[in-house]
Amino acid sequence: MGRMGTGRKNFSASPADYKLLEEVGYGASATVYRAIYLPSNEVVAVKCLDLDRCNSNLDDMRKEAQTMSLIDHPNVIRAYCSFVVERFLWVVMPFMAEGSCLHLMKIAYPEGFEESVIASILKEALKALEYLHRHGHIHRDVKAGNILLDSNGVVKLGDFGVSACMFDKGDRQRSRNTFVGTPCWMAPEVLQPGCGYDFKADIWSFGITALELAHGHAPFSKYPPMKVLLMTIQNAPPGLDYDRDKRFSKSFKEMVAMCLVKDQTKRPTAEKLLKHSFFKHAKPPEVSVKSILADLPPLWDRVKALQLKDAAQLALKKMPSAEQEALSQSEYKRGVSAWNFDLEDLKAQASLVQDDDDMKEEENLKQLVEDKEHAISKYNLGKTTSTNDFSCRGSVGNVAWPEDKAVASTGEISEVDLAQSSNQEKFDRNEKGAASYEPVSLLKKDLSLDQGKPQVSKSRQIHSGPLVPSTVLSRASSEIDRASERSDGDNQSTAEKYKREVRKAPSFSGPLNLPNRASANSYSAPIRCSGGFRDSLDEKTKANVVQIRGRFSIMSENVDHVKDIPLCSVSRKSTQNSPLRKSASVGDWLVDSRQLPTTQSPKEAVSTPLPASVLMPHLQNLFQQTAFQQDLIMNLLSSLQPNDAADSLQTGKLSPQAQNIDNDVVIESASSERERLLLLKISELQSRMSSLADELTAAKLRQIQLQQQVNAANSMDDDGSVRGEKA
Ligand SMILES: Nc1ncnc2c1ncn2[C@@H]1O[C@H](COP(=O)(O)OP(=O)(O)OP(=O)(O)O)[C@@H](O)[C@H]1O
Repeated sequence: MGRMGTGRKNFSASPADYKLLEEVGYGASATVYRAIYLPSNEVVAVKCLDLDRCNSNLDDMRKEAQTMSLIDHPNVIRAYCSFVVERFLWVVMPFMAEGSCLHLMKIAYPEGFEESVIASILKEALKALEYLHRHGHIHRDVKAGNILLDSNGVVKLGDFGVSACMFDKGDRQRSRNTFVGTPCWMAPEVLQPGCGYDFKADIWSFGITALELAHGHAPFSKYPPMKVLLMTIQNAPPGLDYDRDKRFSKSFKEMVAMCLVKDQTKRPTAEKLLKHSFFKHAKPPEVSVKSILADLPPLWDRVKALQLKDAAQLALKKMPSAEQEALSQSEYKRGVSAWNFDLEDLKAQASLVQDDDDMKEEENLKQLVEDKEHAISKYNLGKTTSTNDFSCRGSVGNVAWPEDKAVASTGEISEVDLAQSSNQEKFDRNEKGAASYEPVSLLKKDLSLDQGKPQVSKSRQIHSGPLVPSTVLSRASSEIDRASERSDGDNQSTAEKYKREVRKAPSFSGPLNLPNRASANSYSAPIRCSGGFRDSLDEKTKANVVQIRGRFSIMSENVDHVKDIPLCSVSRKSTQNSPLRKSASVGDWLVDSRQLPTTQSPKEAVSTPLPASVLMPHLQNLFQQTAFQQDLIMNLLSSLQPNDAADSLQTGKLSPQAQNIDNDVVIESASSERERLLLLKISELQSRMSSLADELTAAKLRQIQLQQQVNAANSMDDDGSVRGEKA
């Protein structure tokens, strides 16, 4: 190990010569940093592999490092050099400013790329495979996460000779007894014990990667690892669907189908595949790939946003189980890279796997998590990274490390830490890939934010710099994210609208500005299914359900307090119609004054004659009240499902008036006590309304009588004056 690539760029094997900057990626066993090679001020990527998490020994790694030094192809990432720093292996390589295709999809193309882009990316990756196969290498980890993009559109296959060699000597010896991981990209022969596998395994993975780029996720990715494994072995190979994937060409579908043949001998070689018509017309990546990179924030901001997404996910999932999950995800990823599977173990575990139906509930939860994630992404990606974002790196000497490693194990920040932090530099971004620096002091309060995290001892920090192990929490969040990568793409149907919007918006912030599903459909939130919805509501919610139409409920706090219904919520239309007219919907329980015999007069009607000017406002008031109450009743009636009222009738709880309700309101059965009470209230109101109508009638009669009296008095006056005149 040490210097490699003689005759090309020279990089030293001294960690002091590298200044680690932002984290730009993370994998099963490694964290990748953007870094500056100080002697030449060149931007590079440094992958810090945690040797404790690898299954290989140093000898194996040394051999692989030599192999890596021989790699020389424009589409394969080669290591400039590698060296061990404590329990980490640092691998220095070219910095690919746009990161992996997986990250890009997660951030801006959750539904996958356009076919022309896919063709360009895949063609470059296939050239890399052809080169590797020609030189006797199997990549063994072909996937979107390992296809790296540069800002000028250059595509390179990464991770060759690093993680693969670290984890697997190629003999597929079993090194673990338990299957962990999701083998989405793995060829059936790799998953089956006793079958040999060769470079054709890469062709299968290549086909799966094609599907991944087309849909935004690998096939079967929503299933648990054990299930994926069995499905890969037992099911028909996945592919592009001729109906569902109409947007893709026949030639693309054919190419994928050629790769995903279970019989490895029938798969084409990379060389042959390159001649397929799908690749013949592929545009140069500098043209097509570059177009999808426009308007995106720098890679480190994207990674940060994804990490925040992880954090939100963790917070939602409650820590204890989340930590467990993170660890198990960590394990599965090791499994993925290791390609070590024991089918018997898998089958045993697969028997514990939930079936599709069981997973629906899980998917509902995932959807909720996604909704939150979108909101968080929207927030985080819509703004530029603050100074604090970059102040999270302390440094000792020339070696920098993340801030959370710079806090003493006691959780307190020592003077030394602060002194060290004064050397810290704030990263000032001019443009992607170009950097300038200015000193910035690290505030104590900033550091204190990390005090809750597991810490490492200071002595270790000084010696190991960035090589201190990631905290469980940070690793967990990264790894949970990887799990969510799979689930992200799975909710295609529910996220359809969101994804379409993402497509429409070339800008990075576009897709993230969309309202999340929960907020857009908040009424439907509590609804699980139309049948059992009501029962699923808590008592308080039930009490507020006014109307249930199909899958939607209309909630109102006001229904409980009829008198509190705001006037504006009541249609005033019927006020214009006389409430005393016969109403189609309330039957004939409202009395039209015109139908009343004018001879009928309440006792008090004539006892205290009042002037019309006094009586009229009172009468108008009564009219209004009645109209309002009528509207109210109509609202309540229309809010009842027909069967509710019928039930009330059957149970005899409706007043006689209510039983006269017009047949338009078909009544069947009330399903809850709450609704019965409501019906009772209605009947009370109806009674009240009836008596008000009586009062009104009486008042009208009285008015008429008064009018008659006034007329009589007037005529008497007239007679008197006439008589007077005559006299
Ligand atoms: N040279 C690079 N430039 C920019 N980003 C990189 C570079 N190498 C890797 N990355 C980013 O870091 C991520 C993790 O890197 P890598 O896949 O090599 O780690 P790993 O631990 O081997 O992961 P796994 O084993 O799960 O594939 C990549 O998906 C990519 O986003």
